[in-house]
Amino acid sequence: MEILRQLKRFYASEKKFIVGTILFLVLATGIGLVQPYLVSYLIDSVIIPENYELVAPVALSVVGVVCLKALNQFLHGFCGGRLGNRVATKMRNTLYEKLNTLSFQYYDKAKTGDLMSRLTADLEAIRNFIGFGLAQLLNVFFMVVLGGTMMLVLNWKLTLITLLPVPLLLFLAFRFEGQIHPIFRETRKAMSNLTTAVQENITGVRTVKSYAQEDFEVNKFSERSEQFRSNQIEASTKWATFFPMMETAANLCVIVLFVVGGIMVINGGFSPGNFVAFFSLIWYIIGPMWGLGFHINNYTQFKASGERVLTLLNEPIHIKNEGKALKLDASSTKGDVSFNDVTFNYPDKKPAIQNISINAPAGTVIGLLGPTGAGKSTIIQLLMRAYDVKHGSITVDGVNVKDLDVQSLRSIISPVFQETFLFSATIRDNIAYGIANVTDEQIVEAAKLAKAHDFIMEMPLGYDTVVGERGMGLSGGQKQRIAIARAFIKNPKILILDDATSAVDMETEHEIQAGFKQLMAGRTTFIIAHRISSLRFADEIIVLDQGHIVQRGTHDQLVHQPGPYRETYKIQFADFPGELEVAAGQKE
Ligand SMILES: Nc1ncnc2c1ncn2[C@@H]1O[C@H](COP(=O)(O)OP(=O)(O)OP(=O)(O)O)[C@@H](O)[C@H]1O
Repeated sequence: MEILRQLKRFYASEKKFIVGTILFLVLATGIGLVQPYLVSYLIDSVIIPENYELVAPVALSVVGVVCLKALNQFLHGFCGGRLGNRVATKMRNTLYEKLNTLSFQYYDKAKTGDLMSRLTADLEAIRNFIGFGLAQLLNVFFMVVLGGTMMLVLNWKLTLITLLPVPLLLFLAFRFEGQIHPIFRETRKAMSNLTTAVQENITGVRTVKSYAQEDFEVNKFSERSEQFRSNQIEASTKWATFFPMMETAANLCVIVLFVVGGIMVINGGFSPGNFVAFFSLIWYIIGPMWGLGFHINNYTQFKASGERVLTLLNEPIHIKNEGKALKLDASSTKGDVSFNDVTFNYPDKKPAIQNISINAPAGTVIGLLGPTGAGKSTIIQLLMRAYDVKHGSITVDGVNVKDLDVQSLRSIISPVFQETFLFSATIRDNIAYGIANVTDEQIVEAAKLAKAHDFIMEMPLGYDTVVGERGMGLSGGQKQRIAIARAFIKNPKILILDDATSAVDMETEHEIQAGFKQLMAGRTTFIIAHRISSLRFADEIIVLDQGHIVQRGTHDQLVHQPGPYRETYKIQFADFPGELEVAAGQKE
């Protein structure tokens, strides 16, 4: 019930449907209890005394009772359906919102398949229980109390004797729930492992195929499928073991009633009509207990799913606005960026960058160079506040990024990453992503600057071409050019080019860089590149190694100093002196 309490905010506003679904079910049950009385009356007051003229009115009463019961059952279903769906929709939207507010740190470890199964299978279990299971569980108590009272009124001694096996039934039902809950929890986990395998396989299908790992993937899936199967089998074995035991315990009540009640009727201490009514009423008690297994199953699934959904909902948000966060006004922001003695490490890892100080006045270009893993991307991630620094500070226009409204900070930054993500949408929508009221002219202009216009126009549908998931159907270089056009459209104060031209050939890189010059004008720019030609014109080039700044200065200064920059320069240009000239030409 703790889970139910924690989920209260999702159903608290649905009081009328909660009351409706419970009330109509209870009414249906209550009306159903009239039936045994009518049967008892039919036998004792109509059939035995041969008052056949009463048959029609009694039969009509039965029809009335049945119709009324059906109406209440319909209303119970109506309210339950509304309730379950409204709660599930609210939860689905809240979960999705939560997924969007969770920080980069969460996604470093998150599994897509697992998250998908929380938003689908788990929500379904919650919808079922809140919509119907809860009302049915409460109805069990109602049936037992009302049915029991009626039996006690008819014959309290017979009632007590008949219900002797009930504690055994209850014991079995609770034992069943205790044993099946962990199995359901494991089943849910196994299900999410399965979805993760499918999702990863589809996302990484090119890698799988290029490495001819289809068999390996199929085996991996089979193992997970096997785990799911064995969890399901374990659950059905428990089910198969406990249900006959519960059925036997329930039938013990019937046997006791037949023996003791039968003797009482023979001895004249109990009327045949009351005996038949008693027989119907006993099912009002043992029936729900019998069904208790099903309801418990429903509840247990809900509990396991609720736990998983709540874990996600309670996940801490690492990056959020603190106190009165300052909203940056894009029009008045200059774009001065400063890193002041920044040290940062990812959770449970050694520092990725140490004692980094960078001063980038508005409009300057900072180049970041260094071997893989040196910490270049980390510097950029920290500027975007993907993570918070552990030591030192980062400021934009003199304000610590921690004091800035996260969304407004990110709205003035435009990153172009090494890997471009394109949505399953038209090229037009991909370029205009996140920006309202963009004209077609602006989109074309941005695409031209990013050298994307020509290849877009070669496609049959031009800007209306829908690119597949993750931009399939486009080459790496084409995707990158769309991402660059996206950055142009955003008109940022701070531009980040994280290996942005890595996927295009040198000639296109030179062409794009001409566009970059226009894009960079008046914006603070951080360029991460492995090619010196991409950042040689920067106002300051920072050379990193293992998280430390090992060299800094302009290209002309660095190229004349012994050190990693000159070594890289020599390697990259020794064989292609012509390239150097072309690159140098970009500066003018
Ligand atoms: N999300 C992350 N979680 C944990 N560790 C990370 C994460 N991202 C980077 N690292 C680690 O931090 C260090 C710096 O990585 P970073 O990506 O900043 O290097 P880089 O210079 O940009 O490399 P590359 O040129 O290959 O992109 C590396 O040791 C890397 O393993």
